[in-house]
Amino acid sequence: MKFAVIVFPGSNCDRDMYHAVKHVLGMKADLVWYENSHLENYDAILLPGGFSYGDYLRSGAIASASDVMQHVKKHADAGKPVLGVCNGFQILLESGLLPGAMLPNKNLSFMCHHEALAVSNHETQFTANYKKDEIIHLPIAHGEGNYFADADTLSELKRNHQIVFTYENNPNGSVSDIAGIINRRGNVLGMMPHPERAVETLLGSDDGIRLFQSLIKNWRNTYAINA
Ligand SMILES: NC(=O)CC[C@H](N)C(=O)O
Repeated sequence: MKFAVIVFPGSNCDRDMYHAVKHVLGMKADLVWYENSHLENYDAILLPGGFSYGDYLRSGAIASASDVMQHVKKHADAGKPVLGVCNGFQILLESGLLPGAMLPNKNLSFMCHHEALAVSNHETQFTANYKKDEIIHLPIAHGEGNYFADADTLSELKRNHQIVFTYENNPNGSVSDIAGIINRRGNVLGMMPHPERAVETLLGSDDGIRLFQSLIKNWRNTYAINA
């Protein structure tokens, strides 16, 4: 299984993501500069965190208009997995690959600490290795993590079990304590907390590693190969 970590000008969690999949999980992975649109040979696309284009206009807005996102959409339309973390989630929202929008944190400050999260849906290809409603701990690091969706979108997300992670102690004002959502089809996940920064106990938590392991296991089961 081969991962592409897309790098935009201003990405700053790309190397953490690469380290997690390449060195901790032992998978094939490349850092892919946003101007390179050849994504056909990758099985999964990872949109890392950071400040793409300096968060100008709105975080993720300018990156969402780049050509590479058309190729990410093609990849998603083919049913292949896409994971957006933090700024990656913001880009997925701005691209329309996931519903809703991100607002500034309710205290208008950048926050950087560990948060307790509940795995609200453990029946996705990203969360199958977690237990139902398991509480896990992942770091957050964002200024615009206050997820908003209108009432109709919210009830649709709830009805379709698309809310995958919720905060135990909502730090940023997100509606319904939402920390991560998945698309209807179940192959595009966006989340504000950073699983790639919680893959070794030395980092304070290794709760993030099972997200990547879930994805790899699902891919191997689907394609019945050990690569
Ligand atoms: N770690 C990140 O991805 C930062 C996210 C983002 N640009 C913000 O501060 O809201």
